[in-house]
Amino acid sequence: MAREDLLLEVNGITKRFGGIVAVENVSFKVHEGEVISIIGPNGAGKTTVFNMLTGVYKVDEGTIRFKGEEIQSMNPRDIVKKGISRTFQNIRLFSDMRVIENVLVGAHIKTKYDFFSSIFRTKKFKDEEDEITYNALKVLQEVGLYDRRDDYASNLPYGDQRKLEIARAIATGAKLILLDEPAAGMNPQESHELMEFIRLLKKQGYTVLMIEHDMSVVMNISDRIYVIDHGKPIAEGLPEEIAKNQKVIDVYLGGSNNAAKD
Ligand SMILES: Nc1ncnc2c1ncn2[C@@H]1O[C@H](COP(=O)(O)OP(=O)(O)OP(=O)(O)O)[C@@H](O)[C@H]1O
Repeated sequence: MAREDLLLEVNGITKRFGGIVAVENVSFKVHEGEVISIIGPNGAGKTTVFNMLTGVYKVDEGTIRFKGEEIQSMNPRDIVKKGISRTFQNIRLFSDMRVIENVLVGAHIKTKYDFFSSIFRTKKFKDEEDEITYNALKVLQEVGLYDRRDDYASNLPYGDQRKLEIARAIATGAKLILLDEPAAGMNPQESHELMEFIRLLKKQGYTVLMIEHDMSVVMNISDRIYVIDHGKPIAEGLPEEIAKNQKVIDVYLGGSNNAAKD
């Protein structure tokens, strides 16, 4: 029987690019409040999975259910509105905009006012804008960037820029946050702070699905881990199970996949 707190259920998704099968028959589940990691060597298909979850790529086969509803045919904007938001491998902030403005960009996906209201700045428009600004500031408070709200994004330290990206994802109202290599380019101190930050998100009720190469981050904060290699699922389990799984060790140690880098 399905657990009531099942948030995301991915069933047998496959994606082909011409002759390349980037992802083949991958299935996994995410429950509310979990931190789940997807790992695998370079080119394993992890980002392709994220692109299918967020509607950037259409699945060739399989289903993706979010809160019980099939979303694999929806467009990216509707998927964000349903409650799934993401960050990217390379930070994608508006660097010449202020911190608060970057968060507002995420928050605006929720606006309900029409074109007329925005042109004539009706009361409905102003009320909604006030509410959005209030919520954006609340998100900045949640992630610890409130005091830097008026700084330009480019002036933030690297770790805070990652946080700001996550803040923008949260400001959409999403409860499932997909993080694509959040620790990429971080030094050990920044990675440590990131782990604390992800634990904080979990405490605040967010669910996190993460692609990550930094094994100390993965092993320290994941509730469960899924491993894929050459597009196929090869293992799943608790961090301590994955750490001693022979198939996983072989893929990371022996592969022709540039795995040493990971
Ligand atoms: N748009 C695309 N067109 C053609 N091939 C693609 C496309 N996107 C991904 N691929 C291929 O699909 C495979 C999986 O790529 P993907 O980027 O999902 O791997 P990854 O696990 O995220 O890798 P990394 O850890 O290096 O980011 C690779 O062989 C890649 O070249």
